[in-house]
Amino acid sequence: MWKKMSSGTPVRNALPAIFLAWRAGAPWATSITALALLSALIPISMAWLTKLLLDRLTHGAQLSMVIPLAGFLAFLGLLISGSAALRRYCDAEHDRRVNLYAQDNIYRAVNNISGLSKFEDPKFLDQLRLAAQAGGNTPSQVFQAALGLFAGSLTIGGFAVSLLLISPMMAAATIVGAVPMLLAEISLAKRHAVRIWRMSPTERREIAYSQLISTTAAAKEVRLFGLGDFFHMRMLNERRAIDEEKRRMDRATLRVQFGLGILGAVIAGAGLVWTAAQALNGRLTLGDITMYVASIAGVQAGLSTLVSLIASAYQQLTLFGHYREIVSLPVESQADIRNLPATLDRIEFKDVWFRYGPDHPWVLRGITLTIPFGSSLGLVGENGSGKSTLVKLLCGFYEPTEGTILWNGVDLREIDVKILRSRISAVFQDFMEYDLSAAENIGVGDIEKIDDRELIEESARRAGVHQTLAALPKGYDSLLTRFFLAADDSEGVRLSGGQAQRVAVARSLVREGRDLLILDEPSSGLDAAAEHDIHASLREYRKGSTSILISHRLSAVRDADMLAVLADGGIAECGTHSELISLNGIYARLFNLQASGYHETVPG
Ligand SMILES: Nc1ncnc2c1ncn2[C@@H]1O[C@H](COP(=O)(O)OP(=O)(O)OP(=O)(O)O)[C@@H](O)[C@H]1O
Repeated sequence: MWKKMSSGTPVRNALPAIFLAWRAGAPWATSITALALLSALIPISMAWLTKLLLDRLTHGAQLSMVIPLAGFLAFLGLLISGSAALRRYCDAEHDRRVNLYAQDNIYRAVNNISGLSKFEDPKFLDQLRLAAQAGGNTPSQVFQAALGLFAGSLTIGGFAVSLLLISPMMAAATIVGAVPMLLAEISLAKRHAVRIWRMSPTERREIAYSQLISTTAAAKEVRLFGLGDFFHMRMLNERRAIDEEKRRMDRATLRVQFGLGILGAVIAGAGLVWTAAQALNGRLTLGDITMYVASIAGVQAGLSTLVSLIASAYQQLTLFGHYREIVSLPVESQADIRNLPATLDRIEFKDVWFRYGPDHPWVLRGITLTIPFGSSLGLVGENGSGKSTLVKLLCGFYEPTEGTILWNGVDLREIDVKILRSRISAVFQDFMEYDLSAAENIGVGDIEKIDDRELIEESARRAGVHQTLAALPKGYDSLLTRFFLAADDSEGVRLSGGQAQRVAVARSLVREGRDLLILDEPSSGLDAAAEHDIHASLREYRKGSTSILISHRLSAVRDADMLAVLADGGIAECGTHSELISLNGIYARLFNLQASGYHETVPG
């Protein structure tokens, strides 16, 4: 199931990654390139200077011929340590810029996803997590690897030529010895990338369990039901599974690298024996021997760095495919907006069938319904009968699987979702409580009016929450969160469930003058008096606009111009309250059931 990783081979991902690294911070990338070049050339220069120095010393050279060489060597030593420190600084700054650039691209792309189904797809969520990781790390790592490759090739090339001058056979053996090293490291890197993808669901489960243990949302139930140890154990089990997989990988890496180390030592050792024999025969000088030792160490170290650079870049590039897929997600709605008239005339459902996925059961089965402009529709039905699904289709969060929804005769699929949503206001059943101030919590209903305090307070008044908010320690500026502190270190406040629901209603009321108002259980958390007040207020507000009201409390929807009862995925009954009571069907039964709860015979 988790085998498929992402499109784009590592090699094809290399150029886009380097391009990203360059675009995100060109001046820093240039400085890093210059420093890499410098650090590539210094070691080989130092090796040659050391050989010259030793040869001069062994041939009894005068001090004046030795001092400049020694001075230059000291200067190069200084340069090497200075450039290393500067390189670390530049690398860190470049990393930050690449990270910011990549995160910006990822979350811009995520914001462009107009529907909800992607956020309910576990594979997409894994991909998003890995994309955020890879997008932040890969470009700078691949860029560094490319530089390392370039600089390393220069160093290796220089040492290899030196080695070639001393012994062509040893030069060939050292370089050929690096081939199995490269192949083995790339195979390890491939396995590592596959492991990261395969473990992603486990890692997300571990995060989910740890959040259940440590976040306020679950804290009450976890404590009351004594679930702490249960989730703790599950979290540890996931972590153990991840660790076991990592351990397997580390063992494989150890085996491969141990073998490669032996191969390198054999080649270097054989070379050393050979040079020592040559030196005894007088064919090589002491300088030649140090040059040989420096060259073989330089070539081997350079090759092994190069190989691990290639291998880790290969692994990163495999994961970088996720980043590329996310940032190149097509913008979902490109529809022509000319077809959408300024005023809403009617909304029609024509034989609408819907299921959440090919493997899911049908939720809506052939809904046909017309909502004329200015009317109110009450949706009624048992839990899971599809009421919320119907309004989610209307908001363009999902497309009907079959059939059409028409706004003034125009198929919703042809309307730009941004335009469509700008004509709708809604209170959802699972409304949000934002970690923002009270005023912002209401103002985000219409982001352009977030600073319009008069409108915000008026909406709060209509939703019956003005007095509550005004009485908070900092009034409307109080933070509605216990998740973090305000800028002045003061703590936020937490509203009750009903108060928070009223804030959500106020948020929808800030969106004045929209064509369609959707109220999905807007008063489920309110006390009876508050529910009565809020419905009176909403009725007033709804006048003149089209509205859809979902509620299990039939007293709240009975005044709607039309009531539709959903059952078995279809509309079982449709009509006004009195028509449906006369029909004596599902609605009448539910209504009488609720009404009987309020009739009590007082003994007497
Ligand atoms: N995101 C989703 N993915 C898969 N199935 C879903 C999703 N949301 C809802 N469903 C399923 O669709 C069906 C209808 O759900 P919906 O929320 O529309 O019902 P509802 O009438 O609003 O219920 P309630 O009165 O409980 O709010 C349910 O069987 C539910 O399991």
